[in-house]
Amino acid sequence: MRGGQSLDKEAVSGPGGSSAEHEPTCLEERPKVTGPPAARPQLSSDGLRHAQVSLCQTRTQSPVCSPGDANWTAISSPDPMALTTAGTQPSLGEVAGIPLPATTVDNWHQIQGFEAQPDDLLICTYPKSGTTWIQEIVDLIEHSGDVDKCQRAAIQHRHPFLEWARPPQPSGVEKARAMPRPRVLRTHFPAQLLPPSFWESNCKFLYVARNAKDCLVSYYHFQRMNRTLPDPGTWDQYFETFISGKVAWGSWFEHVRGWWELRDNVQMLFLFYEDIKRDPKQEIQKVMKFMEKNLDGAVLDTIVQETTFEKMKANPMTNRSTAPKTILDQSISPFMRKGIVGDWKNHFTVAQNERFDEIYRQKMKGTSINFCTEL
Ligand SMILES: Nc1ncnc2c1ncn2[C@@H]1O[C@H](COP(=O)(O)OS(=O)(=O)O)[C@@H](OP(=O)(O)O)[C@H]1O
Repeated sequence: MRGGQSLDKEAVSGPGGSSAEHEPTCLEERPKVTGPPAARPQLSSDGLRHAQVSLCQTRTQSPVCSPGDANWTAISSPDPMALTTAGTQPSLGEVAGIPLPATTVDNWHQIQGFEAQPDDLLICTYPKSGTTWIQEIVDLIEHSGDVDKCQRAAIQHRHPFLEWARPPQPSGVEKARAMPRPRVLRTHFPAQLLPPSFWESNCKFLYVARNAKDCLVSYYHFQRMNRTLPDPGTWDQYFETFISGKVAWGSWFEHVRGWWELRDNVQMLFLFYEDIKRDPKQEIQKVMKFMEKNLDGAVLDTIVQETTFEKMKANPMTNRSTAPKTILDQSISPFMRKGIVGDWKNHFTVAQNERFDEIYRQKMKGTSINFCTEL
């Protein structure tokens, strides 16, 4: 608890209530070319003609930089450690108004030109929503519960991260291209920034959403320990940064709304972190069905057991302990931090909670999505 009165279970109820019912929204008829009709017009097929791509510094640096500036050179450095070893703050760039890691912006042409294949499965999440968790679940399903096969590599290397670009390492796009099909890929992009080939190829999307308050808390601690993202500042400062959407991958509200509103127009399974926490077996069964995998009850039980928070926290292939300290400093905050629903109550003041609820009501007005913020 910081900066004021803490919140207890009785005193506060979060926006939305139970996640048990997720009412469908009224959607227009499915268009011939599958894709996000509301989102696509913003970007052309090369993703750039209408998109404004720019780099800007955050926090400790001067407010703006451009490809010609010294900071741009630093961002494009072939040494991925250069940013931290030089003591320079990592920066965010921007595409179509969405803040993104500068290295992603730098690689925008390659990312937008990515050729999705019809049998690709794309895991889509806002940061800190359970990406690693669903990746492990998907990997175990794909490998029919074979735990040893899922030890083949650290989780961040098993499913290429589309927007990853840290030369001289291969980019996410290059890793995906080199991967045998069918591929499982992942992204944090909001729907409108996805390479167009995903819509054109009618790929499968597995979206996991987590309630905004716990996302904020998790993201705050992640930015404290992740040396590739800007320093979050104090809790109070970060609270403002998050609600104004000035974090990498942009506004939680727009991200979740954008993907939610598409869910009936494309092949999408939309899951909630809180539902997986409450009834992992049921949610894993949904993923199995979506992946068209028919596994028996014993395998399903194995997958449930192998993907508990405790198991994944102890597993070096899922707990990010293989990432160098210069990237993720887990002595500041572990990657597998708490893995619970409702930790926001240990962070939000009463005033922050009231303000957040009001902002939530405004920004999520008209959407049918329901989140649960405590179990
Ligand atoms: N198995 C399992 N059960 C419950 N919770 C889990 C699990 N695995 C990861 N987590 C929690 O998910 C949070 C990290 O989210 P992401 O994996 O999306 O992070 S990232 O965006 O890929 O960096 C982070 O949440 P917090 O603990 O609240 O910070 C992780 O602890």
